[in-house]
Amino acid sequence: MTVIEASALTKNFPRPGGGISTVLSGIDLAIAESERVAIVGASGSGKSTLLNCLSGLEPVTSGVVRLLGNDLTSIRSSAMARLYREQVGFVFQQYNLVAALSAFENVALPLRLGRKKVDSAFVQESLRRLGLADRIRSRPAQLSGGEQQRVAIARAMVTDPRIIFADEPTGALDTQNGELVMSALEAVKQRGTALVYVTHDPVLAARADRVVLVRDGRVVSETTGTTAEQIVESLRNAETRS
Ligand SMILES: Nc1ncnc2c1ncn2[C@@H]1O[C@H](COP(=O)(O)OP(=O)(O)OP(=O)(O)O)[C@@H](O)[C@H]1O
Repeated sequence: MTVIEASALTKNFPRPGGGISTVLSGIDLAIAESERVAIVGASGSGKSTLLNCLSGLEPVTSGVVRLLGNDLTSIRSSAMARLYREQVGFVFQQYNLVAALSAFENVALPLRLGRKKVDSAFVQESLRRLGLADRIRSRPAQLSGGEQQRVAIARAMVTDPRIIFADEPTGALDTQNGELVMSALEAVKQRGTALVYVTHDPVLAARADRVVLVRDGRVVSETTGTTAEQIVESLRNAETRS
C-alpha cells in the first residue's frame, strides 16, 4: 500500500533580494508501507525541503502530495493535527525534546496530547528497548546527544505511526551513537511503518530499501540495493554536473 504519493511537486521560495527561486521542480515519488527510503544529494539540492513537503510541514507551490490518503493541499488544519498526533512521527537533527520533562514524560507527551491513556509499562519498555533503561527519569540536559536522539525516536514511535520522517537523524552524532540511532529507526519496519530519511552519510543511506538522489531540486535517480560506494559515486557525479 502506498503511504505517500507526490506528483508534479514544485516548491518555490522568495529570494531575499526579490524574485523567486524554484527549489523543487516536478517531483513524482511514491513510498510504500514499511519501505525505508533515503534522500541524498549535495548540500542545497533540496533534500530537507522535499522531506518537509512530503510530510506537510511545508506547503507545496504546485502539484499534489497525498499523505496516508489525505491531499495535503486541501486538508484542514484540525485533520492535519490529528494525522501528526496519531499516524506520523518526526525525528530531527536537533532532538527537539522538551527540556523541563524527563525522558519518560517526553515519550508520553504525544499520548497525552492525543488524550490517550499513558501505559507506563509500555513507555518504559520502549525506552528500555532503545538502551535507555537507566535514563527514564533523566531530563534532556542530563543525556548525551545519542541518548537524546533515542528518546526522540521512542517519542516518534510511541503512537505506532504509519510513517516516520527523519531529517539528518544522526547528523549531530558520532559513528557509534549514529549506529544505535539508525538501528532504532530501522526497527520500525517490522511494524509496517515507512521510514523516510535525509542523510549525508552514504553508509547510512545504503541501508535503505531505496535511495532517492536529488540534484538541483529534481529526483535524478531512484535505486534499490545501492551500495555506499555507488552512492558516493553518484553524489560525486551529481556535484560535477550541477
Ligand atoms: N524557508 C526558506 N526560504 C527561502 N529559501 C529556502 C528556505 N528553505 C530552504 N531554502 C533554500 O532552498 C534550497 C534547498 O534547501 P534545502 O535545505 O532543502 O537543501 P538540502 O539539500 O537539505 O541542504 P543541506 O544538505 O545543506 O541541508 C537552498 O538554496 C535553501 O537556501
